[in-house]
Formats: sequence, structure tokens, C-alpha cells
Amino acid sequence: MSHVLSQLGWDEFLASAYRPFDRSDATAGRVLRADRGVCTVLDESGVTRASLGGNVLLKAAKDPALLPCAGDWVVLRHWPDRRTTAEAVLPRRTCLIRRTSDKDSTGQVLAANMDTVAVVEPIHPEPDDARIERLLALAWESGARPLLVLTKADTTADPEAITRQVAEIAPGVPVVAVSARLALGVEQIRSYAGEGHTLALLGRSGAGKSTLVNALAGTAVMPVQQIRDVDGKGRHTTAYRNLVLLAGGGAVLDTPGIRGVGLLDTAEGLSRAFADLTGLAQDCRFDDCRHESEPGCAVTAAVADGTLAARRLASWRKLRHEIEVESARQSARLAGAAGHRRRRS
Ligand SMILES: Nc1nc2c(ncn2[C@@H]2O[C@H](COP(=O)(O)OP(=O)(O)OP(=O)(O)O)[C@@H](O)[C@H]2O)c(=O)[nH]1
Ligand SMILES: [Zn+2]
Repeated sequence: MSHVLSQLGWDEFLASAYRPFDRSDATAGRVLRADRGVCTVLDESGVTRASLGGNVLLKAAKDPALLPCAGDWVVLRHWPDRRTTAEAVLPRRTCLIRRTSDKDSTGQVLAANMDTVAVVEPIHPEPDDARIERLLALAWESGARPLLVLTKADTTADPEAITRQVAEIAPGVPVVAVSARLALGVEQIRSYAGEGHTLALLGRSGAGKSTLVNALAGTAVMPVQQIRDVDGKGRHTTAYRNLVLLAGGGAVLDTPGIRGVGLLDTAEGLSRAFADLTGLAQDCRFDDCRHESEPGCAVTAAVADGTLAARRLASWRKLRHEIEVESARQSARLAGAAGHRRRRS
């Protein structure tokens, strides 16, 4: 397999997943960008545009999360008429999913096969704790290692103080303040995208993701939006996912600026993102304690004695409620589909 693919993380696991598809007109490649029905793929001979093969379309019709997305490893087939199709998506080791806004609550895959997910949040005007907690839950859920990046560190007098403060709501997660403008912290971020490793960036529009990708790549590969600095609110400009190969090997994956990120089935991600609370909960009298008004609740006791911030418990409740509503909606949808099948038969 070519050097460029091993720089992108091609390994024995992928090689054995690819083996059943191996034939003279097939190659393996990594998706740099996915558009509707077409993906841009890097394989050993360069960058190709591939349309989706029948099998991929068939699987995606049942579950849209199976559509190829940036970061996926795919099997390409090169046809005699010079067409190229993506015939299969190789198994994902990690993936970042968000609930789409449509009412049937299906998941949309934002990025696949990243080793680290960096939640990107600007230090200015002020990091949004609730958004950080929500995105970290999503990052944990992906199966990759989370990282928290506070951008625009040049816009505040004491970035270290803010970093220490924010670290309290990110237990077990490294927190790095960066300034793309001053090239501060960029090398530290680059260490998460070394040879064979992929770093995905997740954050709201205007958080500074594209600027960070450019700083890591050393060239302007992503369009950087001009935003109104007054309120720090960005417009949605990155309409595509993009995997960028870095000069020293490794890759960085930008996800579109996210507005309302829903959570999908993130009970596991939530408990890891709130490891402080989960740790306390082991001492609750009841295993299924909801940390409301149950007797012997170690979590509400910790809030009462100031060990745990009340805001933190409120945040956890809000996200847990969302997950419950979401899973109820999904069960209803599944029951509805089953009923529909019964009526037809
Ligand atoms: N002062 C300062 N401004 C920055 C820094 N990084 C990014 N910005 C500015 O923040 C704005 C938004 O940056 P982008 O990189 O486009 O943000 P994004 O997260 O990619 O946004 P989307 O493309 O909408 O997802 C731009 O005006 C940047 O110039 C930084 O380190 N310091
Ligand atoms: Zn409790």
C-alpha cells in the first residue's frame, strides 16, 4: 500500500477488511470530502471523484449513517469507461454522529475514523460551558479521544486562567489554548495529528476551525470567513467536510460549523463527559438514582457541600433529558415502522 495511505492511517485492520474486495480494478482510498452522491477520494494514484455504487446506495437507503463521509475508507472500482465508483465503506473504528434536524431522528455522520476529536471553542467573547459539555459528550461517544481547544487566545489578557477554569468542566480531557494569529499552541495541536493519526475539529460556526486547519497545514486550504467581531457570531460558511493531509503525515478533519447539535443515544458519552458526577453517583444509595430528591444521593449532597457545581448537575440533567426524549422518539419510530409492516402483510 502506498506511503500516502499509511500516513493517513492505513494499517493491518483495514488491509484485512479490504481483502475480500481486492481485485485488479479496485483500490482502497480515504474520503476527503463527501457531497450528495459523489465523494472525493485519495487513493494510491491521487485524488479521484467517485459516484456511489449500487451496494452503498442500497445500504444507505436503509440507514443514512452508512453513506460515506469524510474520513471513511472506501473501496473504489475503476471502470473501463473511466468512471469510478465507491463500492463499499470499510468498517469505521470511530465516528462522530449528530441527530439531523428532520423529524425522524436519524443520525448524520459528520466524520469517521479519527483518533482524536477536538472540541473547538473560542476563548472570546467567553467559552460557552453548556456547549462545551454537549460537544464533549458527542466527542466521547465517537470512540475517539477528546481534546478541548480554546481558540483566539490572543484576544484575552489571561488565557491560562480561562483554560484552568474550563478544565473543570472537562474531566479527563486535555485543554489547550491556541492562537492561530500568534502561532501559539499550534504545535501542541499538531502532535495530535502525527503520522497515521487523524484529528477532527468540532465546534460552532466561527469558532476558528478553518483558521486552525490553515495554521496546521501551513497554507490556506480552507476558506476563512470574515465575521463580525462585535458579537463573535459566525455565519455558516463551511458547507462541506474536509480531510486535509498534513505535510509531516497525519490529517485534520474539519466538520461544518454546527448550530444546534442534537445528541443521539449518548448515554455513554454523557457519563464520560460528566465523569466527576458519574464518580460521585457510585455512592448514591440507589443504583438508578436520578439525583433529584432521592434519599442518600451522593450527587445532591456534593452540590449542597459545594464539591460539585449546581450548574454542572443542571447541565447533566438537561442533556440526560434530551437523550431520554430522543430514545423515546426512536422507539416510537421503530414501533411505527413495525406496525406499518404488519398492516401491509
Ligand atoms: N484574533 C483571532 N481571531 C481568529 C483566530 N482564529 C480565527 N480567528 C477569526 O475568527 C473568525 C472565524 O474563523 P473561521 O476559522 O472561519 O471559523 P470556523 O470555525 O472555520 O467557521 P465555519 O467555517 O463557519 O465553520 C475569522 O474572522 C478568523 O479570522 C485567532 O487565533 N485569533
Ligand atoms: Zn444520586
